[in-house]
Amino acid sequence: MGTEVVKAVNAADDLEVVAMVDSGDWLFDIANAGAQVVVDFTRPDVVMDNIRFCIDNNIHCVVGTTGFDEEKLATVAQWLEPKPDLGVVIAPNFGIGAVLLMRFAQEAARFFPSTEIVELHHPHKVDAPSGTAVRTARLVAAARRSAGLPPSPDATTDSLPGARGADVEGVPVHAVRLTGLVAHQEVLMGAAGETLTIRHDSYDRASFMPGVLLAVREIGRRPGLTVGIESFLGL
Ligand SMILES: NC(=O)C1=CN([C@@H]2O[C@H](COP(=O)(O)OP(=O)(O)OC[C@H]3O[C@@H](n4cnc5c(N)ncnc54)[C@H](OP(=O)(O)O)[C@@H]3O)[C@@H](O)[C@H]2O)C=CC1
Ligand SMILES: O=C(O)C1=N[C@H](C(=O)O)C[C@H](O)C1
Repeated sequence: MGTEVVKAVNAADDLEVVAMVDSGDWLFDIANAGAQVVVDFTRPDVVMDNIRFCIDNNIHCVVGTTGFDEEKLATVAQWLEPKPDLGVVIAPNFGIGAVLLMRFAQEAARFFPSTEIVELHHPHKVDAPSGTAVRTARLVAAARRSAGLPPSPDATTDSLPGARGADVEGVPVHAVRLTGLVAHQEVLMGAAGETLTIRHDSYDRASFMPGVLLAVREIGRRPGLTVGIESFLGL
């Protein structure tokens, strides 16, 4: 993703790459280069340190790295409190289609007693389930709660552990890792006699770039913590 972001920024007339940092590199290279915005696609176990560094050095952050729970998000929001002009956006998916999939799933959830999520990715993915699947499940679960839906009626028992997927706030999430895939997700919803399937496919990492560039351009005007790029898209 880092390579793809550098390509996209280099191709944009109004943006400039001033530093590139990989594991083992010195983070101060970013501050010394005068970076205004850092884009982080690294690893869940290092991203918090990177964000802390950027906030301490007054650099806005666009974060695509996954692995954020409510506690980590609250920590970032707290770090930002003494810096009222600084912005951090943390988005589990910068693909416009994936953002829309999440919104459509959230809208549809209250009409269906059953929802399950299947995410499918390339075999080198470091985390499972994907950040997008976890966020989708949480949005669906929240929509179900606000609509007063009871827990889904589907069997949760499995004869082999894991067969029914991971339980994210009552929504089963299944992760497929397969050579040939990039990033894909299906949300399956069921009611008596009908199903609705919402699917998104990223066939190329270029799919994430319009969202990343939008966030880079926008973050200077969005102080505080923003989760997801929905608001940048006017959703
Ligand atoms: N939000 C979105 O739209 C998307 C999010 N992602 C997420 O982005 C993350 C990265 O994905 P991907 O690019 O495929 O993963 P890769 O493993 O291909 O790349 C991660 C890179 O981060 C580097 N890195 C590791 N630690 C540090 C550090 N401390 N400082 C700087 N660089 C570091 C790694 O270097 P080295 O190899 O030397 O360790 C590697 O080059 C994942 O969490 C993934 O889920 C991915 C696609 C889209
Ligand atoms: O690692 C990936 O590839 C991706 N990660 C993000 C996630 O975990 O949701 C976004 C997209 O699915 C690609």
